[in-house]
Parts: sequence; structure tokens; C-alpha cells
Amino acid sequence: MIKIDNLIVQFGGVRPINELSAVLTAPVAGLIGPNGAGKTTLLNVLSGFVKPIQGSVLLDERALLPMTPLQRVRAGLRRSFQTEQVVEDLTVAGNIAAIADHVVGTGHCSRAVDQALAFVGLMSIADRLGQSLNLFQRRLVELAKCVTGEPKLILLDEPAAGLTEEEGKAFRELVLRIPSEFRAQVLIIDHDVDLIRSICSETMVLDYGKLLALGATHTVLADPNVRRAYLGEF
Ligand SMILES: Nc1ncnc2c1ncn2[C@@H]1O[C@H](COP(=O)(O)OP(=O)(O)OP(=O)(O)O)[C@@H](O)[C@H]1O
Repeated sequence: MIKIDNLIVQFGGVRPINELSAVLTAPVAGLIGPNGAGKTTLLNVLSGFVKPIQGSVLLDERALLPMTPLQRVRAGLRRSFQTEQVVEDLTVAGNIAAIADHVVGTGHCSRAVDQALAFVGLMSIADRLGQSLNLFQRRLVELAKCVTGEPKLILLDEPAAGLTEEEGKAFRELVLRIPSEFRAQVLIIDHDVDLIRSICSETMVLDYGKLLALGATHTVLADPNVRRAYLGEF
């Protein structure tokens, strides 16, 4: 569960997050909103890259904001970025080991890497270099990194961007398995409303850094205020 209370982020005269309070409990939750609504800024606050001027965030009753980014990773926070971050001259297994080294005890690293590789189905290419991977494989490596070493909250920022319909479907099915197989909550940012509708039981909508709507996805997507904010995009 993520509990956000009265959060404000200020950059100069701009408040990309403005007095935001919300509680997200769904196993797979969505975060949507028009361009510039503050979605990535919120993920940056959760992962520790941006410091808010006010407010608190609890992850399963633990206060996140006082922790450093590395402490958050050790507490189970994982994140993928809009642009995938695969290291080109490391192998697939090496890319995953790079995070496993920080989050699992000595001697458990290779088991954690194998478990993540098996989950995303990349065992057979574990020894290939990052530079040889196609976009789908890169997205899967990113997902494997996110499930490595007892994750509690996985933040995915447009994780399926650029995938074909078939690849997107396979990706969605993997994401849906995460809560039961890893006992982790997933929060997904995406502009693809069909993706949000198909896998998120709960959705939060931001607009100008404020909470526009939060609730069951089908209810939120039918909300006239949400539809207006998107100017008829769906
Ligand atoms: N480091 C920064 N300094 C100043 N302003 C920033 C900074 N980062 C973001 N902003 C501003 O904060 C607002 C929210 O940006 P953010 O990237 O969080 O929106 P978003 O909802 O993720 O948008 P998109 O869907 O386009 O990715 C925007 O007006 C943006 O220009």
C-alpha cells in the first residue's frame, strides 16, 4: 500500500505536485494524466530523485522520504524508466546481477538472477550482451531487474512503449503475475489507456499536480472530468 499525504514538490515557481494526498491499494495500480501533469515527478519523489518541500509517503507503513535512494531499493522499491536503461556491454544476466548485488545477501545473487530471468523467459539468452538485444528483450530485462530480490513496490514508467501488440500482450501478462508471484504492488504510468484499463484495477489521475480522480479504473475512465482533461483522447 502506498499512502501519500499532502505532498508538494516545487521547482522555482512551478508546483508539479501540489498538495497531493492519495492511498493506492490495488495490486496493479495505474497513474495517468495529461502531459506535464506531474506523473514522472511523483515517481521521482517515490524513488528518491526529487525531494518534496512538504508531505509524507508511506510504503506499507514505512516512511519512504527519509530514506536515501539505495535504502529505498533495499526496502523493496524498484523502478523502470521511460527510456530503457540496459547496459550495452554487460550480459543479460550481468544487467540483473548489477541490481541483485545491492539487494540480496552474499551467496544468493545467482539464484536471484536466475529467478528473475526465468520469470521473464530470458534464461536462454542470459549470456548475450545488452547491445545485441531488441526492444522487447530490453523491456524484459528491465522488468527482470524490477522483480529481483524481494520487491515490494515496482514503479513502471511507460514500460511497454514501442512494443508490438503481441509483445505488449505478453508484457501485460507478466506484469499481472507480479503481485501473486512476488507479493509486490505495481504502479504503472502510461499514456496507453487501453493498457491501463486492461491491467490496473485502480487508477489515479493527476492534472496540474493535483488529484483529479482515484478509484476503480472503469469508474475513473468514465468520469467526465477525466475525459475532459484528456481532451477526448480516449
Ligand atoms: N527538474 C525540473 N525543473 C523544473 N520543472 C520541472 C522539472 N521536472 C519537471 N518539471 C515540470 O514539472 C511539470 C510536471 O512534469 P512531469 O514530467 O512530472 O509530468 P508528466 O505527467 O510525467 O508528463 P509526461 O506525460 O509528458 O511525461 C512540468 O510542467 C515540467 O515541465
